[in-house]
Amino acid sequence: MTDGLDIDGVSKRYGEVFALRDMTFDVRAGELYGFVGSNGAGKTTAMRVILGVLAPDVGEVRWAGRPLTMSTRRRIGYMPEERGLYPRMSVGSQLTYLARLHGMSAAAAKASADRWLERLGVAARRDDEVQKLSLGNQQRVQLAASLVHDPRILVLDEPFSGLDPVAVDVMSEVLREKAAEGIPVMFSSHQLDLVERLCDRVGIVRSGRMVAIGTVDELRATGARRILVDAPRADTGWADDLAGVRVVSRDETRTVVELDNGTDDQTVLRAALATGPVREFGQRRPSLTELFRHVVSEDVTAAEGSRA
Ligand SMILES: Nc1ncnc2c1ncn2[C@@H]1O[C@H](COP(=O)(O)OP(=O)(O)OP(=O)(O)O)[C@@H](O)[C@H]1O
Repeated sequence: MTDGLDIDGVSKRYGEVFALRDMTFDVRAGELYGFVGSNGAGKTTAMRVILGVLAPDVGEVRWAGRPLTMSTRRRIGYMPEERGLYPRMSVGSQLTYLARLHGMSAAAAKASADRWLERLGVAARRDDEVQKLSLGNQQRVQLAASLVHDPRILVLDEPFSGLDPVAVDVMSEVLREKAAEGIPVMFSSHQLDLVERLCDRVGIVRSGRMVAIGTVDELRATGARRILVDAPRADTGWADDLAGVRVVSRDETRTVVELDNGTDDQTVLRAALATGPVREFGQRRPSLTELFRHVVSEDVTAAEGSRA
């Protein structure tokens, strides 16, 4: 049994709104898992259930095969979306305090706080009040706060929002390192290019349900078949009347078409060749962003939660 995290059939309702509906997924030990979805899809709610600050109506969260308890929940490093630092406390005291709360000795807490401040590039701000730091630096401290007690699980709610590119790199490296130590690491983000680059697997949430799970490659392979054709002599509308073919985009000479199931791509190639030379003809797989748009727009009525 590995030390993975299982979210099993979790539902949570706020009055009329189903924030989570029978949500099931797992974050494996050593895996970097991207949790994506529209605003109001249920990501924060799911993370709060994992952390145990919110009880599910139905369902269970397990770690290493066993239901999470108060004591195992203390092994989670959590970065809340609303952030949670004490603005008037100094950066160093804050981290030491949090580590002590999680049961570390005074010396170990101080050493760990120093180590993380150094690692995250904010050691020079150790004695400053948190509120005097820029938002990006506060976020680095917030990440330090989720790591200072040496957690065995990491659950981070939008850790990358508002960070400059250097901070994004530091944050990415730390998350990769933690996953490489065998920890399940999940984070939510709207920055899909980052998710695409970083994550081993991705889960897409829509209206409280997990609607797609897989590696980025697996998810991209599930999208509709698209072909890019570069036919420099073709008229603008050359592909408009082909059966089973929809033009998705075109620039000067390049056209991207989407094929219905059962449409032979050679039909498109023949039509392109009939216009003159073809410089490029090949499959174009959707980016995670395109895929996401497709998946979340399948049910446009459910942009936020879903009603009973
Ligand atoms: N305390 C609450 N009381 C009532 N409804 C809530 C509460 N918290 C969340 N909701 C509703 O539950 C649904 C899920 O919200 P949640 O914050 O989990 O979404 P999210 O995916 O984290 O969104 P975002 O990307 O905007 O942060 C939404 O419809 C939201 O309005």
